[in-house]
Amino acid sequence: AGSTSLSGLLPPYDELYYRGVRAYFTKDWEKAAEYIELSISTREALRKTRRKCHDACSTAGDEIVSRLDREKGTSWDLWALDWIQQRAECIRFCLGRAVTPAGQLPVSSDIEYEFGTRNAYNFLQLIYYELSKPRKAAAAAHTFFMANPSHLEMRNNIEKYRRMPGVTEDAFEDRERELEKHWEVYDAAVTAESSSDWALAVKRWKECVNETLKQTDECRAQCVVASQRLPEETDSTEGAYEKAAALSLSLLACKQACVALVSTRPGRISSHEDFLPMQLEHLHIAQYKAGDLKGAVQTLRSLLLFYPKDNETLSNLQLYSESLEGDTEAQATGPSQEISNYISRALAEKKLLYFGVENLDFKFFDPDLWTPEDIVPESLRESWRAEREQLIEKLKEGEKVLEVDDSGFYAGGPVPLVGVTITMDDEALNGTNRVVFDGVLSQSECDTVMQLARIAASVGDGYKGRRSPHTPHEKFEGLTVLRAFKLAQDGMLNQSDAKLLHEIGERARILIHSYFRSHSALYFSYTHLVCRSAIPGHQEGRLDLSHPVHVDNCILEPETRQCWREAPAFTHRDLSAILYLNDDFEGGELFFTDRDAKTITARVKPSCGRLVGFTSGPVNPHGVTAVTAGRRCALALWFTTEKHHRDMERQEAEAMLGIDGQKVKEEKEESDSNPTPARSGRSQSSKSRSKERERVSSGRDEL
Ligand SMILES: O=C(O)CCC(=O)C(=O)O
Ligand SMILES: [Fe+3]
Repeated sequence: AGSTSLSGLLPPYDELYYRGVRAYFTKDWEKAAEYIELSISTREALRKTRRKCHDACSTAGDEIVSRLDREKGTSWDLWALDWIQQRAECIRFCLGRAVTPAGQLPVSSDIEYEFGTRNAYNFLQLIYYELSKPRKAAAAAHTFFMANPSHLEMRNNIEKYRRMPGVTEDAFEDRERELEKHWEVYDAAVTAESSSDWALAVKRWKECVNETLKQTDECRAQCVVASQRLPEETDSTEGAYEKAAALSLSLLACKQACVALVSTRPGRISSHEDFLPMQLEHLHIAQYKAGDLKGAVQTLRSLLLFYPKDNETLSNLQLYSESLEGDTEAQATGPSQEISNYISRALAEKKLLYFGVENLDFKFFDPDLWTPEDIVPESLRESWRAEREQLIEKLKEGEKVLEVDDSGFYAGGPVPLVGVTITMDDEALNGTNRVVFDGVLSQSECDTVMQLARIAASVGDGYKGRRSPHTPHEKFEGLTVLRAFKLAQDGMLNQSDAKLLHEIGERARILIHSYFRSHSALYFSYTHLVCRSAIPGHQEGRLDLSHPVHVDNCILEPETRQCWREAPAFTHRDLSAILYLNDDFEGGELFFTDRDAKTITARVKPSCGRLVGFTSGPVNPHGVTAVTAGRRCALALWFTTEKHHRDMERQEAEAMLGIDGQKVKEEKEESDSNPTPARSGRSQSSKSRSKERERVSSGRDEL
């Protein structure tokens, strides 16, 4: 109700959202509540409509298929096209009655970010507080907190709402619960298990499996009805069949991606790997402990569909079967029908997708670890194997010239982010443990961060107007995440822009962690946004570098080819990454050299969204050529595997805004105080914050 426009059709929900946010900043609380609620309900209505149309059209055109069965040998290609047309017509008719054309368009990724992090509810809790509707404020605060559990300010707000008259425990409902129910059940299952209540654990794990399957279907249905983005490389010279294949592959890839989406908790970036088989693992143990051997056998048989040769599963099956002595019927229990349908569907989809990867240049990131080898075409496996062998060869070769990287990392792991491609690998970069990715940032993200750097520099930062520590011909400005957040708190920067600076660092960490196959956790050691600008009039006949050749974690002695792991080098840095933001300057190329610090082995030209990664040790000496015109900005990141060397400043920044960073922080003790909520003060510093607890705050300033 209330989510339709005058025509009775769903309007675009991003427009409604931004209208609400604008009203919020003019303190028009009534309007702000109305529009933000409207955008939430419209988005939900759109999702439901898509689901409904998916279901309504799931058999459209099927009579053609059955006719095809009867009339063999006819032009079945026409029948196939007819079938597609029937579905298309059904969906168009179904959607067209419910959604305006603009409402069907894919909305920007910005708005999806807002909803993904549940930021709408952060606005709402404050709005309802201002409107003296504490029960609604409590629900909004709780909903936000579920996806942002380390948001300390929201936790305080919740405590304050709890003490308000009229607010009872049932006010704290998770308004987005419907699509995340499997997490609730999951947590309940884990709890039952940890208190050894096996009967309950069985019940909960079964619910969890069913709920996960249900949410997966829900997610997949959206793929069929929402418009698919064509893979970017699809070029106009391709024929009709190739285009159709590209489209059908992206539809399948969208469905497969649901595995990762459903196994990612709200507010998180990484998914639980092997989510379904992992649940079955828990389930059979609970069944066994609860004495349901027949159930345990069935679960193991389901599990074997994922991992048919898993020794542990096979020996458990043996054990359970023996315990069921004589009960041949129970021993012969097959896998659950749902799981077996799930597996055959997944296998069929993966087969098509891998065919596309092998023959049609399609890019597909398989979300599953269990995918059997024989689904992957021999030629692909062959090229993976060759890569591995090459790597081993290289390592051996490297040994000869003493260029072996003993860092424990080795390049070539998967690239876990959609849209990111490897532009240069070890071979192209002529070295060991080096990589260049493209597509890490969109142009608008680069623009936002460039703008952030400009404003930060103009309001005066530690580096303002400073000459570069590396050359007198350039200016050098640096900005850390914490400083950006503080500037945002003081109203100098947009908070969402400062958050973006934080978020893209996390993106880089995920890529680097995965690609360099780090077996331990990877922590931020230091991150800053650095701009180097040519000082006009000081460029004539320059022979120096913007950044002299160096190694990041040791002191290079080119004469002896030694690298000393000692201060002032940052010896605990393990992996280095630089995420570039622009290319409108002259010079400023990153280059790698041999240990002599002279022989250039590879060059990288910065551009928006390009990420260079390499191990920080002696195999990777590098420098930057002079920036002779314009301004070159990049986010420089260093990572460490040693937890105690992690960047505490970044954590302070995260705590300050309640951003969910890496799960290493210890929650701070909080002191209680009198609950008299008011709108968030703008200039709270993180230190005064712990004393200033009496306010209900949004932790945000602007969109
Ligand atoms: O900005 C770059 O491309 C490299 C910077 C660098 O190597 C460093 O800061 O250690
Ligand atoms: Fe460096």
